[in-house]
Amino acid sequence: MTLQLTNVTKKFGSVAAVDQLTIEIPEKQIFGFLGANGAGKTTTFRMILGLLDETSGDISWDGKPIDYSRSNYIGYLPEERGLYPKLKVKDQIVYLGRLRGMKKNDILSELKVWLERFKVPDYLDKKIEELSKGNQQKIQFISAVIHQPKLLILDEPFSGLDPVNVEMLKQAVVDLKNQGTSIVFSSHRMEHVEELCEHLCIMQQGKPIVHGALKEIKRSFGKKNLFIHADFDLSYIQDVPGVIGFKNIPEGCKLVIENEETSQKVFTAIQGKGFVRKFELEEPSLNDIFIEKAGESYE
Ligand SMILES: Nc1ncnc2c1ncn2[C@@H]1O[C@H](COP(=O)(O)OP(=O)(O)OP(=O)(O)O)[C@@H](O)[C@H]1O
Repeated sequence: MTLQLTNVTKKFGSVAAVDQLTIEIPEKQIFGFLGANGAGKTTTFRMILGLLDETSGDISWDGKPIDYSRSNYIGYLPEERGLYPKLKVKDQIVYLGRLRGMKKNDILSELKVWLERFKVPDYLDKKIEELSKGNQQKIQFISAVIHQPKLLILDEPFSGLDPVNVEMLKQAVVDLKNQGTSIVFSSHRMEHVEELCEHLCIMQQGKPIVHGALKEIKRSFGKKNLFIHADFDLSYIQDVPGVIGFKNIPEGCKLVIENEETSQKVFTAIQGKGFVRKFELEEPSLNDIFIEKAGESYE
């Protein structure tokens, strides 16, 4: 059940918020949407959810248009958090679960499992407004997943959370994936996407500038980073053919090299010159790839 967007464009007046976006979101995986403010992530989500009509293009799931009358198969965590402050947690979640066709008892037992898991088991009777921002976000997350959706769309799920809660939510996302949910999430943070996603899309001004499987994107990029920690001056390595970037760091240097073979040449060049503490070849980071493709730093 692949989610397919084909040449999807959304214009607000003359501005294309999303411009000819063609992506495939494979099932039972985590797909990451990256991009700066205003890149078009939320607009894309709203079109997938049927909250906005695309100006042109086509969105399908499992080869067919999405049937929004069967709202129980999609879950959505919006960027603007939207819980009712005066409602108790259980009333809020029961209300939303009922809208998705669940029975009250099933909702409550599922909710208890989630509250336990998120280490807030005594929140059932608390009003939303009594909770911290991070804990409200946990409740909002529960409201998006209580009905075990097949497709889960999370807009900035980790923003505003402390590191412990980020890890808790990440683990919940991974578990949902393992249980068979297809998950799409947006983030400003490259490292979240790098850690969680098999596939991703980096948007810039409505256009996808990098798109595909993370492993493949990194592999096909070619260039690698090489870190060397040594007790002697390494600046002469800049002249080794295939070295295209050189930066001194306190312990040694960081190189950008054209390909893996270059690391062999660098290795030969430093042999016998002194004590080497570290020689490490690394895949490029998503940020490296973004800088190259977009011509500017993202983070
Ligand atoms: N309802 C609207 N009317 C007019 N312009 C809009 C509307 N919604 C979004 N836009 C514009 O479309 C562009 C994309 O916005 P969008 O909210 O999709 O970006 P985003 O990637 O989600 O950004 P952020 O990370 O800040 O949430 C922006 O230039 C925004 O100003």
